[in-house]
Amino acid sequence: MENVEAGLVNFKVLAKETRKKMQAAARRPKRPPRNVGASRKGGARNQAGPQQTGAGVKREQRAIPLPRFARMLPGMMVPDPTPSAAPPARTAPGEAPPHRGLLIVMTGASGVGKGTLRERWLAGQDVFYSTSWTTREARPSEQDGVDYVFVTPEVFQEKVWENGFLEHAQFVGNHYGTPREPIEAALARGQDVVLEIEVEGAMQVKGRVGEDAVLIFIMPPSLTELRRRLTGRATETPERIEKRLTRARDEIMHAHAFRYVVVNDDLERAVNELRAVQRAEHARLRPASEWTEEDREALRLAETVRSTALTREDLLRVVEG
Ligand SMILES: Nc1nc2c(ncn2[C@@H]2O[C@H](COP(=O)(O)OP(=O)(O)O)[C@@H](O)[C@H]2O)c(=O)[nH]1
Ligand SMILES: Nc1ncnc2c1ncn2[C@@H]1O[C@H](COP(=O)(O)OP(=O)(O)O)[C@@H](O)[C@H]1O
Repeated sequence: MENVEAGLVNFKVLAKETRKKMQAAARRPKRPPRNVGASRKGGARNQAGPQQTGAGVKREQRAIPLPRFARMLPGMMVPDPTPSAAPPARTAPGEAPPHRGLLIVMTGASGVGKGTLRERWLAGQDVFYSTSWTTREARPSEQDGVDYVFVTPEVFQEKVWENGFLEHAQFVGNHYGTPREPIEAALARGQDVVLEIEVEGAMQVKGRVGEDAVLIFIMPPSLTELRRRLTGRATETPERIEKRLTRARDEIMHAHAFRYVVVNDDLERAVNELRAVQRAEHARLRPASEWTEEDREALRLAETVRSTALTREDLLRVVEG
């Protein structure tokens, strides 16, 4: 219990420090524009590079300004929209514009199974999966520009100065960030966008986008099981696993900050719940008179995984289990 309380305080300090850094960055004079990727191997390719969708389809992204989304991000420095750079239209001239896609944020502790769930959930769907930037070393199985855009701390910082991230956070010694522009382009095309990010970054998205973002926390059955998964995945040293577990305690105690909590004990059940949440959130954007029986079923299932269904005691059982 004491550990949990101490963890909560640490997390708040962490979040406060990031907020301060962001405010300081916002006050700092803007740097002259530069080709930020030029200083690293493959950087230029990655910035305009392919983005992976859930269906495994690669799609070229165009860098465009963010007129509408920008208005949803109070307090952020956003470049002026240029009328000439409209997002690519999916509709013919004269047709009604497509609905904006949903911004879905999947968060939760490292090793809880976010990547595993996301692959199954999004398989075959035309969804835009946001490829993050990170300063961490690539693992042997990872591909630059696909799993992450791997950059140096200097290149990452340049992107922060340019206000190029929707959110960014430090996680166990490395920086991670969601590039802003490809997301706005995908939403404007009417595609759902999925972010798979840690809790502090998810809170930043919530703070900026509010109710327009669908926030889903993935919960491990217990910390013991989380340790087993991290150890079984064999991507981290024992020391780094311990750091991730310490962070996981804090993250789990923040689960109520998110609209939904999906427990990843049984993969199939968890994937069904994620599909239900996505369907239910789409249904909510339409009048009830248009809902199908499948929509109603999804709405019922989604209701059962609302974070409000969990008590603080439930969370304590997970971190102490
Ligand atoms: N805030 C934020 N977190 C991210 C981003 N990309 C990945 N993460 C999270 O950073 C944490 C560490 O990621 P990683 O080193 O790849 O470890 P893994 O997720 O355990 O494989 C995970 O919780 C990721 O979900 C991002 O763009 N922003
Ligand atoms: N429901 C589950 N039951 C058992 N193992 C799981 C489950 N979900 C994921 N895993 C395993 O846990 C490990 C971590 O999963 P991963 O998707 O890499 O997590 P994250 O992306 O959250 O860091 C992987 O080895 C994965 O196969």
